[in-house]
Amino acid sequence: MPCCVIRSCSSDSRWFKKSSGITFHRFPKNPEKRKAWLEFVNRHKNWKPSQFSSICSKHFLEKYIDRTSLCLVRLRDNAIPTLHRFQSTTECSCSEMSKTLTVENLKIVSLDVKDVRFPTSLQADGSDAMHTDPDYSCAYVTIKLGTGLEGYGLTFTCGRGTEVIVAAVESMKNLVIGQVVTDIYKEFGVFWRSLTSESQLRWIGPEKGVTALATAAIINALWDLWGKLVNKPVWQLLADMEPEQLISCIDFRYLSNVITKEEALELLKKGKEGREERMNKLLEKGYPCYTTQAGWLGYSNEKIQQLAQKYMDAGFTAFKVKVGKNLKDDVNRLEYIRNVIGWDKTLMVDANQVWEVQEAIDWMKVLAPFKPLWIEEPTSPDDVLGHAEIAKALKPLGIKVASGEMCCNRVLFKQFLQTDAIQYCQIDSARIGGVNEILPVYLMAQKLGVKVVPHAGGVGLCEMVQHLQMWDYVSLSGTSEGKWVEYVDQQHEHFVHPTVIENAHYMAPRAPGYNTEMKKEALEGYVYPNGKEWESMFAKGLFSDPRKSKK
Ligand SMILES: C[C@H](O)[C@@H](O)[C@@H](O)[C@H](O)C(=O)O
Repeated sequence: MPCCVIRSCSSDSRWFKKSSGITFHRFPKNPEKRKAWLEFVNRHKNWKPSQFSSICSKHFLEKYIDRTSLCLVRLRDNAIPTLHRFQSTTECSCSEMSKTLTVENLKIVSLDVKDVRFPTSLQADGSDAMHTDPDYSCAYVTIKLGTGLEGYGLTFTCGRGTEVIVAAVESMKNLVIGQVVTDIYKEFGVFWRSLTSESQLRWIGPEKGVTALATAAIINALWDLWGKLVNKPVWQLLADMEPEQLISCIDFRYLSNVITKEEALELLKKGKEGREERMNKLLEKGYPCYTTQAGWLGYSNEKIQQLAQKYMDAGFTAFKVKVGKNLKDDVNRLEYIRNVIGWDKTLMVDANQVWEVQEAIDWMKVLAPFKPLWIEEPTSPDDVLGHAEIAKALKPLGIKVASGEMCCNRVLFKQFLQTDAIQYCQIDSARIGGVNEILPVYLMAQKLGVKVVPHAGGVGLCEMVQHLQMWDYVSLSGTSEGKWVEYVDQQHEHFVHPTVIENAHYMAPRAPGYNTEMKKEALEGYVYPNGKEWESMFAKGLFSDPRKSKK
């Protein structure tokens, strides 16, 4: 199965249907012609084409292509490739790609990672029963190509520990630097596995915890870069892919008892029906969201009431509230919020893993009169059977179970979905190993009929995850009925292309990439612990300076 040997071209016979008109042509045997082809390919001097090496028809003028035979497209004898040496016609139209690209400048020349923290604990923004004082933070990765083009990716953290992710990214650097990005994108699933299954590094995972978070930051940066190279927002890049190409981004290892590549391919092909209409609707109306901004646990009831009103006025119809610390307080809080939003709006509650299984059931029975749609993370994020037990017990009360923001990988997601342990699947754009590992979770959820309602309570999570849900809407599940993307109104001002919300809908991003680039001033201010803002907060005594406490 050939793929085109031109380095900036993504043509691969596995991704293109015959009807696409793209054909693949082997190197001529005639030494002179062969030399002309090799000059065009412009690989290093020892590179030799194998008997299967091919160049695709996109690189030949039409006059060189002989389409007279009904079953075979041939090249004419004098055919020499001359077109699009540095550009793939199906995908690359941005100014970056029209610069003269060589293998050298498509290489990844550097990978930088920063520890960026915001002092959200000062206002209890983002607080819940388990994470009582989070400082919204991230490990922020910048991947640079020889052209100078940069891709940005991040993984969300709560403050302390970000330095550990930074160290893990540093340990993975050598697996990334020096790679030619277009080679990565040709077999992205294979590259993904090379990061997550490195023979020594995998021991400290495997595929979970710190290494998975570090993988997510790197992978997210590569998707941002890909979007920029082809001049598309990531949701559209995904939505425009042929099913075969999308499948090539996925590592299906350990999933075949629930979904095979062939089944995934069928789902994606089916998902294409009605795609244009949905794309137009998305561009016009956006994708619905709910907000958690009125419901952080550290907020007073007055603040909750005031914020709930603010978001009601902005058109929100679904609200999530934190619970789980004290039952009496929870009853009080839910009363407050129902008073503002009324009973026709949707209410969700989230315990962030604080309960034992039976405790979750008992607690939720008391909160049931407030008609919550779901209880989120009632118990340990690893306890599949515990969630299933809770779901079964709460079903007669009309309360569903949601989880996923701390689900460690696709295999655990598989079990949650297989056992009906969750009725709402909360993928997180930075928790499992980035886009490539999230795609099969969407596919499994689609096959098993479970709604995906992404988690986004953290830095940059709204920016990224909107793309995935929009792709799902346009090209997989085809519906947003009864689904939302979470929206929290924090730290957006630090992004070059922040999310845009209108009438409680995420508007489809238009900028190329994954919306992950942070503003220069944000990095100058909040890189930890040397950023200007941090220096000033240490000086005011708001936080203790870790550099001093180490002495
Ligand atoms: C510490 C964080 O804010 C969490 O509370 C947050 O991600 C939350 O679980 C959510 O669902 O948004």
